Amino acid sequence: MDLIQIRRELHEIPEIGFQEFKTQSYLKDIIGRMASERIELVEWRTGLVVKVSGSSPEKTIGWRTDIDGLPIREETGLPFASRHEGFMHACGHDVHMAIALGLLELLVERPLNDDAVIFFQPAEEGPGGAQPLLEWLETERPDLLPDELFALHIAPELPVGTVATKPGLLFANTSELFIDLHGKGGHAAYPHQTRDMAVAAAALLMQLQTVVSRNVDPMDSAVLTVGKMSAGTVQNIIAERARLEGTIRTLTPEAMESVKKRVESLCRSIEEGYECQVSIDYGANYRQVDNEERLAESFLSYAQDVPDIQAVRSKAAMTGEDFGYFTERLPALMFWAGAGSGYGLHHAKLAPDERLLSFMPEFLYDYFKQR
Ligand SMILES: CC(=O)N[C@@H](CCC[C@H](N)C(=O)O)C(=O)O
Repeated sequence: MDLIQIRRELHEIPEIGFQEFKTQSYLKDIIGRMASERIELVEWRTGLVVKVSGSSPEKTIGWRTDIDGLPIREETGLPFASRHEGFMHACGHDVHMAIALGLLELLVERPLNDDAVIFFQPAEEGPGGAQPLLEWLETERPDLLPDELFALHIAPELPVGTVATKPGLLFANTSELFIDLHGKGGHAAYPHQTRDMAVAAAALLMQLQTVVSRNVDPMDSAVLTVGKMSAGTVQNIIAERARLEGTIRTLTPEAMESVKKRVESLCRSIEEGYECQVSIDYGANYRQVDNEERLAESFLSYAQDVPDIQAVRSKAAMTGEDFGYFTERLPALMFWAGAGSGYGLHHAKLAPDERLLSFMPEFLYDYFKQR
């Protein structure tokens, strides 16, 4: 299989969470070409679960890839840039899928003793596919639940050949944050007869900046980012509505609860001070990614002996991943895989180094084989 071509074809058709129809059909087509009695292919919503029977199984080893793209307008200028205007694989899930397909092909050609299962999971960027997938597995197909589960995420800031992870907390708890403000709009020339939601939203945005700096223990850590702000309709009408869209990141579930309480209290004070209604929607919430100690240590010690691989003990990051639902439920491990790019995750010019595809499936296969 030409994984570079596959990655590029997937790159051209990014789709957001639970809309991955073309992606699912593309993946089914590629997997269909691996025709083997060992494969069981199951559709789950817009994702797929593929089981490969081992030769004398004692356990099931799992691999998970995410499959969704982001609502970002691509600016790479690459010949295989997104054909879906306004959407892009800007988080590397195209690379993740190509690696998973490469691994699957190896598992089919050279079966392990153990069974293997690969999850092509939708909606990692939102609203979250891992939690409903787990619920479905537990209720409908417990036989497809692995005994241990692995996943990677590309790391553009690390050189190709680097694998980086740590025992315990790797990624943060996350909560999306959508705040809607509603007041009395009106003519731009009569502000005294209105309640301006552009001004109220601006005040709230500034007050939100104090949550991390003034309310979170300095020895702990958190992030509150508002990535999008919108208000009003035209230049000479005072805005009746405004909206802030953001995300909260914390290192513990308790810190998440206390940040949310503070956000709610600031919103109430805006309601009172600006005589308006403010509503909060927390959207998707992800559990922290907590790597199982034993898996993390065994992975790092295995990787450090593999030629051309640099195994690095990484720090925790404020990124989020719904893989955290898996780490909460099963012994599981996520690691960063260097993909050296001048632009980071979620950037319109992200261009991961495709050399990663030339060795990662084999590296994973060899790792699985000795487990
Ligand atoms: C690896 C990565 O970049 N993950 C995303 C997950 C997004 C979760 C959710 N939509 C949110 O914004 O809270 C990230 O932004 O860290």
